[in-house]
Amino acid sequence: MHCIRHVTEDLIWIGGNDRQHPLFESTHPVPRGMSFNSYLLLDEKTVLFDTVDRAVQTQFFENLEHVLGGRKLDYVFVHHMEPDHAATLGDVMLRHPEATIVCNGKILNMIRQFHCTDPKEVHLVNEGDTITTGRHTFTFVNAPMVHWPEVMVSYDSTDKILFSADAFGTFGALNGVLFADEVNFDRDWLDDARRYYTNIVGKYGPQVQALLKKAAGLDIQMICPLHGPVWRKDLGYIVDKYAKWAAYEPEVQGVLIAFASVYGGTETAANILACRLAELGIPVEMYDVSVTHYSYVLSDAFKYSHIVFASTTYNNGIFVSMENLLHDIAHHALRNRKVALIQNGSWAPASGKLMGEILSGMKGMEILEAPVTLKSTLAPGQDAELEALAKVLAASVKGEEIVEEAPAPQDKPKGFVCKICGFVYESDTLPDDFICPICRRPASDFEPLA
Ligand SMILES: Cc1cc2nc3c(=O)[nH]c(=O)nc-3n(C[C@H](O)[C@H](O)[C@H](O)COP(=O)(O)O)c2cc1C
Repeated sequence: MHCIRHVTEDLIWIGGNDRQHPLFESTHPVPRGMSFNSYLLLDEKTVLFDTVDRAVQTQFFENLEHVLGGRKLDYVFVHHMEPDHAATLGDVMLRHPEATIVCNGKILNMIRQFHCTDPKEVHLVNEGDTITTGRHTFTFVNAPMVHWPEVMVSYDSTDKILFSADAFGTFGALNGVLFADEVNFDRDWLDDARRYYTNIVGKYGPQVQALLKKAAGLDIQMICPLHGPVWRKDLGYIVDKYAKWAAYEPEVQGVLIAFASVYGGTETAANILACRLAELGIPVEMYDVSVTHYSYVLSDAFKYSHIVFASTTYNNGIFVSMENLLHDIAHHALRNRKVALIQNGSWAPASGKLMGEILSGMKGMEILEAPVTLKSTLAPGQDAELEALAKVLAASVKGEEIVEEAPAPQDKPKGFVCKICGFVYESDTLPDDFICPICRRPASDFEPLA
């Protein structure tokens, strides 16, 4: 049985939702499921916009054949060859050999690689080329590395729709919803949209900015992505988020604390730091990185302006879950964050230095302070170091100058030191006949303490 929704009168969503696979791309947990969007246009010519993942192929083909209603499939616009969109393209070509595949040269190469066949009919398009299907005219725009090199998007200048491939996508099954304005996106979807962007496309900020620049020249009234809801209202909201994410600009001035701890010593320090920050009015998010999947922590590393990494030392290295996280953050090219470190070790704490080395290979990562070092647990009085770190972080979050408290004036030590052996005679005066009890030198070999 078909399960479809109309995007417009002649454009129909014919994708599917998967809630069975716990991981997207064998990596990212998707507890809210995943949608694989495909659209069919019924113009004078029929146009299929991408296909779907194998997970939802049965539903997709029922939808496709139902909406075609016996009509010939004229065109398949292939925007992106990743198998979550193109796995069923081979089957579409077998069922509809009459369809012309519309794509660029890089996409054609990948069709050959993935499907070991050449489409019967291909129409290659370059940047700016157009195709008219009757009432609608489409323009093709290349979007390399958003998120693979072959990606292109298409723009329907008739209904002002951008078919945006992976851009503006999100994790999460649609649950009957089609449009972002049918849900409370900011409350219920934004976190997954950010996690999708940062983990899937986050590395390619400059390329996303290039696409946003091209898109800015178009009158876009609707965005049809390949995952997640369609945008037909308040497009500025999601475009602004993308502009921020692509520029690696934080959304929240606050502190993300990511810690790895075996016995709890590092965790206690992280908790104390969080308390001091909260008391100073600073927004704090906190994760045990051994428990929370790194995709969530990476996402919040993009969200927050300041990050504290706290890790136990493990075999002269960084604890494994923290090391993985830091490499993942580095691979996603996050930049321009202010960072502080807490290291722990029972005999030779080394995780601080090593975490710093990974961070130093990243652009614009500023380490605010020398690492706070714990030897197994916080030593008595060491909570003062965490309080001081909280003050430094809070001042930085608020953009304030740290005012160093002037050290309390100390009484000058009174006494005389032997220039020969260093013996100190504590008194306001030194008797003329004084003899050093250590080296037996006279008072003339003494000088006042500095
Ligand atoms: C397998 C293993 C390897 C460790 N390797 C080191 C090490 O190389 N250097 C060190 O100083 N401590 C090492 N430690 C000790 C921990 O770093 C230390 O006990 C630390 O205080 C644990 O912090 P936590 O309470 O936050 O887990 C190791 C601990 C374990 C379990």
